[in-house]
Amino acid sequence: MTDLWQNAMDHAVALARKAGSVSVCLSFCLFIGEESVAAGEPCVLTDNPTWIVDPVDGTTNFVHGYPFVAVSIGFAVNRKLEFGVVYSCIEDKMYTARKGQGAFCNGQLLNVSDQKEISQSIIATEFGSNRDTEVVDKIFSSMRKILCLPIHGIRGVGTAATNMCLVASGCVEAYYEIGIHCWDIAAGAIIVTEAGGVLMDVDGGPLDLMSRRVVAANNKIIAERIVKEIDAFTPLRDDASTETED
Ligand SMILES: O=P(O)(O)O[C@H]1[C@H](O)[C@@H](O)[C@H](O)[C@@H](O)[C@@H]1O
Ligand SMILES: [Mg+2]
Repeated sequence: MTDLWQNAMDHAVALARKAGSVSVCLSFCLFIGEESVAAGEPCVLTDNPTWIVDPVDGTTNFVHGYPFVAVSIGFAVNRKLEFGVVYSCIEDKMYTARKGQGAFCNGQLLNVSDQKEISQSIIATEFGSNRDTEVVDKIFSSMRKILCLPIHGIRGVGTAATNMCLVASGCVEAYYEIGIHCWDIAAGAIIVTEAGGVLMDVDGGPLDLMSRRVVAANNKIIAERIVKEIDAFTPLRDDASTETED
């Protein structure tokens, strides 16, 4: 019998290696990756061309055999995303977006939902991995307030990258989370905007890739409505220990 998980892992490894080898060819490129940062490499976004990579987004899912796992590869120049690729391995869905050229899933053009009524919307979010009771209370409080607006429902597939692709596909109106990292959302961010969606911080300001807070939505009306209900908190920034002057 085919080993589904081995296939998924082989895909993830092949994609990550490919990104790595291109990065080596283009030696001026910098690299931010979940594993490299865990190994002590810097996590700093400069104006230099930079790969922002999560080889396995949905690690807990992967460990438990919960079938949503993605490879997430973003590429930024001058701190702006140029392209993003999210491969949802088990679903065999390849999401791609190049700045100014639209977003696609397996070659099909993506468009966000045109829903403007929060009461008719599905919102994606996650419980996250922080088990600090104050943080958990804020997460539950935000979910409770959003659910009781009311909305149609709350969903979450356990990977930020895939949740963002679901916004881009029009399956959910919005996704928000506090506590994610830049490698979880970089590729998904450009996929959402190229599908016609919007990005912002959980306080309604501009998205800051390093702040570990994100709202991705089909439009500003839905995004701003959610923002009003979120009990925001401020995790330690991704670039906290590596901030530079530029
Ligand atoms: O699976 P990873 O790469 O660790 O990222 C997930 C994170 O661990 C979870 O806490 C979040 O809720 C997910 O949205 C991330 O995708
Ligand atoms: Mg991740």
